[in-house]
Amino acid sequence: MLEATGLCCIRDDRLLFQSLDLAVGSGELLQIEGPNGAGKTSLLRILAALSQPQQGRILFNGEAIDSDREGYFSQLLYLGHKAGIKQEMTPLENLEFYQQVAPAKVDASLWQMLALVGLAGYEDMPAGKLSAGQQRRIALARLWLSSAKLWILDEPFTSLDKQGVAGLQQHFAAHLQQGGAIIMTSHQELHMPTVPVRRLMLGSSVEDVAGAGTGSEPAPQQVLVSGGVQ
Ligand SMILES: Nc1ncnc2c1ncn2[C@@H]1O[C@H](COP(=O)(O)OP(=O)(O)OP(=O)(O)O)[C@@H](O)[C@H]1O
Repeated sequence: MLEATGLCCIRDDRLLFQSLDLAVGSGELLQIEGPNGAGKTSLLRILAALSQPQQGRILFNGEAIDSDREGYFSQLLYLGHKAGIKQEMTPLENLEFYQQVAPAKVDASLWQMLALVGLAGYEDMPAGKLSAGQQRRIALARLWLSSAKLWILDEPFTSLDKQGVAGLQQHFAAHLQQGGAIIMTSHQELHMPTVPVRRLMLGSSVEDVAGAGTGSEPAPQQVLVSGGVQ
C-alpha cells in the first residue's frame, strides 16, 4: 500500500535518518520505535505528506504521493500526537465537524460513536473541560468515523487508560482484517496476538549535518529496519 525508499530527513541542521526504506501493505501494522528525538514524528509527517524529506520517494499504491495529494489524503487518516480537537466545542460537535470535513458512511450515530469510545455522558461538555484521556478519545473517534485505508498515528495510546488501550487495539485488529494498514509510533509494547506487528527502530544518535558525508566518518546513525514479526 505504502512504500518509501531512500528517505533522508534533516531537521535543524541535524540528520535524523537517511537511506531509510519501509513498506506497509494491506493487513499490516508497522510500529516505529526509538528514543525521544529520534525522528519518529518527523518520519510520520513525511509519510503523511505534511512535510518533505530531503531525499527519497514515497509511493501509495504505486503512485507518488505528491502526484495526487487529494487522492492520497482521501485514503489517509493522520492523527498527530496532540489531540487536535476544538476545545470550545463539545465532543458531539467535534465529531460533527470531522464528519463535515471528511464525510464517511458510518452505521452508528455519533452518539453511539461517543459511547463506543467511552464518552457517554460527556457529549455536551466543552472538550476543553475534559481530561487529557477523554480529549484523546474524542480525537480517536475519527478512527471509527473514517473509511481511510491507511492510518498514520502518532502515539495513539497517550493518556488512555487500560480499557481505552484495549478497545483501540481491538479496533486496530478489525481495521487490519478489513484490509487496512497502520503505521504508528508508540513507546508502549503492543499486545495484539492476532496481528503481525513489524517494527522499525530509529536510532538514538544524531549528528550535526555539517559532519555528514565528508567521507571521514561513517554515515551517521540508524536504520535498523523493520522485519521481525513479533
Ligand atoms: N520543524 C522542525 N524544525 C526544527 N527542528 C525540528 C522540527 N521538527 C522536529 N525537529 C527536531 O527533530 C528532532 C526529532 O523530532 P521528532 O519530533 O521527530 O522526534 P520523536 O522521535 O518523535 O521524539 P519524541 O519521542 O520525543 O516524540 C528533535 O530534535 C526536534 O527538535
